Amino acid sequence: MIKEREVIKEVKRVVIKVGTSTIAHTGGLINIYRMEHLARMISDLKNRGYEVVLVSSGAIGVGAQRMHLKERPRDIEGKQAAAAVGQVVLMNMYQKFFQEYNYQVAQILVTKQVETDKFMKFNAKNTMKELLRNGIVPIVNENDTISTDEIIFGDNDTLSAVVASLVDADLLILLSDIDGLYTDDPRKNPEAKLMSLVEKIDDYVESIAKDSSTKLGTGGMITKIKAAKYATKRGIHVVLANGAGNETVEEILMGKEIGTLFLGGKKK
Ligand SMILES: Nc1ncnc2c1ncn2[C@@H]1O[C@H](COP(=O)(O)OP(=O)(O)O)[C@@H](O)[C@H]1O
Ligand SMILES: N[C@@H](CCC(=O)OP(=O)(O)O)C(=O)O
Repeated sequence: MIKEREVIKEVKRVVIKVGTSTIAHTGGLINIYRMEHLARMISDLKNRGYEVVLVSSGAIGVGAQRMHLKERPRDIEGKQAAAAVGQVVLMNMYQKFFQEYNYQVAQILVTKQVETDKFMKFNAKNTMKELLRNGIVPIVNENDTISTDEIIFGDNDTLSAVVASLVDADLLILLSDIDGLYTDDPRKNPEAKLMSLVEKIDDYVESIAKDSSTKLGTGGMITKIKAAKYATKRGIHVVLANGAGNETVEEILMGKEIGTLFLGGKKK
């Protein structure tokens, strides 16, 4: 094991963020195998003593499919309506899968105000910690129906970093459709190389992070780097990895060199 990964062995509280592309197929239908596996894997992590918060995207993509829309809506009302439909579908599936392993889920929908408004921050933090104390799995998403203008995160990467900070997580795992941070978007540049460790998010790291080149994702690598910067500044380690592998999270927690590790600074 490379020495930088040893910090992962101390981890107790983990926030796992799954992108739309991890839990849904291209057209927006749920990827049942992935979602079922996610529930099974998180349930086993809980049995092993980890505390886990799941941040799940997918409401808009899944909702758009349920509404028989030809593509993911671009206008605000369209996204909001699709999210309202899709969120129910997601939670219904999560509830079903977690129940198989005797775990109860809770839905937490937030806006950017959990970061900026001290009362909302206080309430969100207390609720999530109380749920964790009770062995429940909080599943967080943005409240897309009411989130516009200055109260919107707009992407769940940033939201997951804020959630990780609210619950004092030790580690944030961002599961995406790519193996980690590359020196350039590997979908466009076949020469791009995977970076296994980022000790500091500097101008170079920010310059190689590009937008999403898939139809499902929001923000691409740009928002993941922003999220990693937010979390690492607060002493939270971040691992970005591919959500398609079955043992990915377990291997990350064992300290294996999977994906990209962004080392957290000193806890504040
Ligand atoms: N430097 C980079 N390294 C890896 N992926 C990159 C990079 N720059 C841009 N990307 C793109 O970011 C995408 C992941 O972001 P996104 O589509 O928003 O996924 P998610 O739905 O998991 O949030 C990758 O599929 C890739 O095309
Ligand atoms: N709140 C939105 C998530 C937006 C988002 O960040 O999506 P993704 O890039 O797939 O993580 C939804 O549930 O569709």
